[in-house]
Amino acid sequence: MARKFFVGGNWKCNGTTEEVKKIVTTLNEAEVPSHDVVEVVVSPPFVFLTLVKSLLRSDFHVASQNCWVSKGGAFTGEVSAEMLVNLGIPWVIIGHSERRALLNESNEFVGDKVAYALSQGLKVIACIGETLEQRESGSTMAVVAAQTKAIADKVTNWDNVVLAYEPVWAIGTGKVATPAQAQEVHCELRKWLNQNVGADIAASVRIIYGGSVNGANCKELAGQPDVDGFLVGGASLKPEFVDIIKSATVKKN
Ligand SMILES: O=C(CO)COP(=O)(O)O
Repeated sequence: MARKFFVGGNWKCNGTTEEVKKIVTTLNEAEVPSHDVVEVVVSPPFVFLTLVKSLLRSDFHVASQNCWVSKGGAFTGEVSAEMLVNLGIPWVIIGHSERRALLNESNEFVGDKVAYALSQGLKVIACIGETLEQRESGSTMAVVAAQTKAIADKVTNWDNVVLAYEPVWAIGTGKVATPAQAQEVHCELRKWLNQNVGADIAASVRIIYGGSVNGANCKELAGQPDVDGFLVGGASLKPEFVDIIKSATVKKN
């Protein structure tokens, strides 16, 4: 089963109108592999979503960095899945480790969010990943399996789910997982999906890697059989994001 390479750019809480316009101009001018080789989704902060969507080339798409867990209403400060759909925003990132850590988003809460977003027609980049302490204690697979199970308990159709493995110890640290480390967890995750969700889903779901990906390390990571792309933070704000998109061609060779 061929899985289309997927490159996401998580801009996090960064940018001004001018900076956002400059990034979009760089992306619009980039020569990259065709859409049937690589799927590109960029995720600006809420306040820039419609601006980016209005300026971005038509073969790239936008994602919100979060959405509320249910229908809108008296949830001050939240943005509902319905609102994103109304704005024509097709993707949403859910369960990022920064939200799990800083806002205490539990595995169950993330699972509920993924299910609700999918039910409203959004496509979801669902994030999982262990902390350094959990890795050093040997519980990486137990942790990411529990995070994935919390999603699988609420989701039956995985057609619009991309699973992003982002080891917390690699996010923003410059300490990228080695290709072998990434491949090991991605392969075990795919086995978990095969055993607990189904063979077809395990074969078709894209499992992407995030955590200090840059223009220099992306090719070797992209060459790993179970690495289906990336979720990029810091480097997605820089021109080298184009190089990371181009790493999709590594899979073709
Ligand atoms: O959190 C990430 C993407 O969601 C990864 O961030 P960095 O690429 O800056 O490590």
